[in-house]
Amino acid sequence: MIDQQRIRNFCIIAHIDHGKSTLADRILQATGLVDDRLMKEQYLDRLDLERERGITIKAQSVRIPYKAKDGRDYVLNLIDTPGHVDFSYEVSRSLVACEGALLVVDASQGVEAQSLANAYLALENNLEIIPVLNKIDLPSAEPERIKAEIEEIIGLDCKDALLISAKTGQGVPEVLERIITDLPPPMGDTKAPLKALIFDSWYDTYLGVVVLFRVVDGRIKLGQDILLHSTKARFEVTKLGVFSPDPIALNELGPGEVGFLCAGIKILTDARVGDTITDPDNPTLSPAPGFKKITAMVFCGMYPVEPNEYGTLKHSLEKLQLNDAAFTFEPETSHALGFGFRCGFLGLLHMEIIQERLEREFQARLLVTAPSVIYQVRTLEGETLPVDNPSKLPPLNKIEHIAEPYVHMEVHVPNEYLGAVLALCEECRGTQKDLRFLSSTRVIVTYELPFAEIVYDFFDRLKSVTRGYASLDYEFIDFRPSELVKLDILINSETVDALSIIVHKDKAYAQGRELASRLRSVIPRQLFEVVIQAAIGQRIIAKERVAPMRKNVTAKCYGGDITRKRKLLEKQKEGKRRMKRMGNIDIPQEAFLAVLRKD
Ligand SMILES: Nc1nc2c(ncn2[C@@H]2O[C@H](COP(=O)(O)OP(=O)(O)OP(=O)(O)O)[C@@H](O)[C@H]2O)c(=O)[nH]1
Repeated sequence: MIDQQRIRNFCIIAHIDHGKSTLADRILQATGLVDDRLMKEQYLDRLDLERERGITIKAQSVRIPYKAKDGRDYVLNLIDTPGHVDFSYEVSRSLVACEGALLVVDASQGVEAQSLANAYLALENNLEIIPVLNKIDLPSAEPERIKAEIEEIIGLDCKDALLISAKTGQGVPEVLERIITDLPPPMGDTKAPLKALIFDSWYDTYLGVVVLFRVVDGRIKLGQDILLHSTKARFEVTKLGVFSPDPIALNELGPGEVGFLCAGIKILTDARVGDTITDPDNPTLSPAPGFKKITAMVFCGMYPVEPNEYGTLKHSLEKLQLNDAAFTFEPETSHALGFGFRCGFLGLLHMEIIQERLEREFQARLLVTAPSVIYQVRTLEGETLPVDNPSKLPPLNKIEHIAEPYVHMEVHVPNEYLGAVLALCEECRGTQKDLRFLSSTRVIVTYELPFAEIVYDFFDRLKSVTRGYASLDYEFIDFRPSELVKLDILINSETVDALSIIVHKDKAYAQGRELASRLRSVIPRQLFEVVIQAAIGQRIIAKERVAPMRKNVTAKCYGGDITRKRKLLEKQKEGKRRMKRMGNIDIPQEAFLAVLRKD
């Protein structure tokens, strides 16, 4: 067991791309934990996919032995946290394991939406915060101005803020010293009953569920029985240890220590993040309150391209879910697409990542329908039904009202783009709540707006109207009744259920016309005419035609160049992969996502 005075538990919080992962890498190198030669960029990002996208998804903790300038040996526990809005729940779960946080702010960019949101989360959890200005190697860095900005916006004293370059390593040794001098050590009670908090858990094919925890009070020993507070389930600790960064087995961990355990836990929901681990024979009297349940807010259908791949897809989804408690799925049937799954995500990025992992790690060939938010439908009989699939909306004559999720959104933007941001938010049915000037050049605007409006392409549009200079943070507030209607798409007079969307009444006509015209451009010509119609109830609001094809694509190759013919056929086969035959029409994947594309 380690003397608590020698432990420092900290995390790094930052806006996306401000350099959190790079700093974590430099810390591992500066302390000699990871050999320079073995240092892959962003060591802490476990998945290849994360590395490619440069986004940290899974929090991971590392124990770092460190000899400080005072000559003493310390143990630093670094808990890496993700920076994207979709994953802010992972930030809050990792904060409870720490006494302090490094707030990394890009010295050329300044305070952005998630710098603020994450700093507030840390303050709410009583964490000590050390401001760190990163990227001072850049000629555009303005540390003095950014210090003033942090003081003004977040209210942190920046007199002693650290100036570093995570890229070159400049200032990183000072960061380590300040962790020792400025962050408080843990203050657990060694003699109290065992109380440990779960802040992450995942499924490992060989080990079963692996639990990451922080001991608050008491001790945890290898071989002992543990009780999980919320489920009252009992397990025996079969493996205990720390990641440093590779796993090191230990017999005991005491207050303030961060480690992992395995205990024959079969399913992830038995080791919920936020739950308290205690001793069944001497349980703690003060279990942690736990976390609010994370609920999926964005849904889409995922269907195998080939019906016989249904079983494989189900298996892959189950595997992915083992490691991602926020991802949900259940079987659904579509008239158009056959048997598939309705999948739930935290946000669009989360959805894209899952989709990519399915394709890359599981070689799944998928047809994905347009994302939809979840609605609450109040029926005339007084029932409230959750509806996550537009095609499942009850008939209009049975509905009293439809409520949709609203979010509270903060956008940080330079003054010159303010007008464009306001126009965009208004167009997205937003209500302005606040407008604050951060300085003479930057503004924070606060809006409440329907989540559905930002699900499709809000991020891209915001980026384009502000040339990438805006940042945002949002959180769900509540469900509010709106005048919503279902927009159906008919192809040769048949409704294609997988193409239905729910839209606001005032936008329905424009969206119907746009969608029909986009579908016309993505549905390939067939041997016969294809008629695309958009309808609200019985009313047809838009109509487009795809003219019939005249020639067989390969006809003119007969007897000619065989390689060319083969190439053409291969190309066609490739095209078919993502097609779904509906009646006698081939509908490509792009058609199902046509609603997303705003050219
Ligand atoms: N010039 C310069 N570039 C840096 C510095 N630190 C990080 N970068 C670069 O900034 C980009 C973002 O850095 P990351 O460490 O991935 O940022 P992050 O905050 O961890 O991002 P997420 O993990 O996606 O939240 C990368 O291209 C880094 O190479 C620095 O000190 N100077």
